[in-house]
Amino acid sequence: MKILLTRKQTKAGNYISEIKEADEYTIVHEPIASIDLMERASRAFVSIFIRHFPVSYKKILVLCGVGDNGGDGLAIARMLYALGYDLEIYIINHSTKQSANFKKNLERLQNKIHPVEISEIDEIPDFNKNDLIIDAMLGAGLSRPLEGLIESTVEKLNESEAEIVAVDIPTGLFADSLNGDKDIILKADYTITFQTPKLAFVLPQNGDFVGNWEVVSIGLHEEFIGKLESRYFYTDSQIAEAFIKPRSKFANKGHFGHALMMAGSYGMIGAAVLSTRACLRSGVGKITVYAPECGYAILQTAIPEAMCLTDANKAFLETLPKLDNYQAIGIGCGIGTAPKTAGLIEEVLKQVKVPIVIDADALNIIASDKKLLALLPKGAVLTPHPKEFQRLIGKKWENDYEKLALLEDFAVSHQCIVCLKGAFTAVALPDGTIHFNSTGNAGMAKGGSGDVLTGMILALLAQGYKPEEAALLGVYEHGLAGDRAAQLKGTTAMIASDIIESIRF
Ligand SMILES: NC(=O)C1=CN([C@@H]2O[C@H](COP(=O)(O)OP(=O)(O)OC[C@H]3O[C@@H](n4cnc5c(N)ncnc54)[C@H](OP(=O)(O)O)[C@@H]3O)[C@@H](O)[C@H]2O)[C@@H](O)CC1
Ligand SMILES: Nc1ncnc2c1ncn2[C@@H]1O[C@H](COP(=O)(O)OP(=O)(O)O)[C@@H](O)[C@H]1O
Ligand SMILES: [K+]
Repeated sequence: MKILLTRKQTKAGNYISEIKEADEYTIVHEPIASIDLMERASRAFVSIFIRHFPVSYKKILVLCGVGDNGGDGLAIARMLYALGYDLEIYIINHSTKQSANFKKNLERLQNKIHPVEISEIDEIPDFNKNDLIIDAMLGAGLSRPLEGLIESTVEKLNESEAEIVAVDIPTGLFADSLNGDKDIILKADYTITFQTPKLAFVLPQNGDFVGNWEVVSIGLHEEFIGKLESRYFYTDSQIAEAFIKPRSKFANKGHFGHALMMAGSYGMIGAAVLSTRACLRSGVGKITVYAPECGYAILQTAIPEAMCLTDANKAFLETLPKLDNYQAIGIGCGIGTAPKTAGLIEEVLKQVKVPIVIDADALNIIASDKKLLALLPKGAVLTPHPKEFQRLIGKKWENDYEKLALLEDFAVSHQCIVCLKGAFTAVALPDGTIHFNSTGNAGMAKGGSGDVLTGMILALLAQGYKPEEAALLGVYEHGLAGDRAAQLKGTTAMIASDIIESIRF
């Protein structure tokens, strides 16, 4: 799914809102009146809301601004009232310019509910933990940091223990550009957003404001959205599953490639076990794991399905094996950073002729020597976590928007694929697009989860998936397996081996 922007710079240097454009195009070409589109959006919000919050749950306070986000709030309040919800409406008079749709929805209340108008700071009500707040103050139209009445309302909400559900975007959060350090932004527990995820929602720095979020379709014109030139995407099930190649009835193991996994060192043979097992669970025909000698008995016992080749060195990898017989290579999990291992990495980068996935200490070794960076093969898949990526680029970022710019820059200038891991792992492609992953959970924030990902991507590369596809699909399926593992074990208890056991293609 595309991530539409509220603030996109055109080639001429002006700013446009893709969301507004899609909105206006839909109004003209469906055609549908603007007020009816708002009605549809509000109904879509309500359909999700009632699944989470039953009628008798809590007293609801609907806080409305006077733009279209406020118009949504009024329509949502009318719909919930008709369903029997106990609610009050507050209108925060932050501006004298009420939008046309806001006015129309005010009329549609027909004196059934009487909104309370808030025009002064001392009129802001007290909020407490038994209140459920629907935040319809400001959404995509935020044009500057909060100030005055609306800022005070948000401050008071943030200090309260009230539960908060935001309509479209939490008030005060810019949808796709940087907020200032001192900006006051509403801390929502839940956000139901229209049509497309917002870029701000997938960035760690905004996690406290957006809470859990969900996208609801409001039927904006798909053909128009399809034509928009986007830089940011969200890998959902539809996109990921389209990559999966079915296995032919008459297939034999030769059709699915022979992978080489170079992994492990003394004390870190577990990383080799995890990555190799994950590779096997992801459809590879054959795998050979290349490990230092200390790993031999462990690997042969733990993974009878894998072949094992050992380096003469007992404790770490030192000598390059023959690379000729493999369709793809994985390198890095648990290999350590011994100087002799660094020599091996250099040789791999010079000699490799097949797709490669590079992880962990292999990335740290590359980061420590700029001449290795220059040897990165085009189309290589790199899987750094944020610290490893910082080492690769040799600098820290000030904020997540700068991080995205650096990520894009790295993938374009090295013509490689970078999977920057974390919640909503960002996969940057050589064409400069960034694809955020939709699966995964905090139970995966544990040692070994990354090794599983490397094994999965290696399996896909060996089977002939293009590096872009292997990265996007591997990251998606890894997160999905993590979600299944969390269902079985819970996020606290689950471990990397559970992710492997939950891989299901
Ligand atoms: N296509 C879609 O997705 C659809 C979107 N829909 C809905 O429309 C919403 C967008 O509505 P919108 O454009 O009217 O903007 P909105 O968020 O109400 O804010 C505008 C108001 O805020 C004001 N204002 C701005 N900054 C401020 C500040 N710092 N402090 C104080 N005031 C500030 C600004 O005032 P001004 O700048 O003129 O002074 C103006 O009055 C969107 O989020 C969704 O809910 C659906 O109904 C239908 C389909
Ligand atoms: N909060 C989270 N939500 C979703 N996925 C996560 C979260 N934290 C970590 N992960 C995933 O778990 C994996 C952790 O990888 P990594 O940091 O390399 O761990 P390790 O090196 O210990 O194996 C990554 O794929 C990452 O995307
Ligand atoms: K809002």
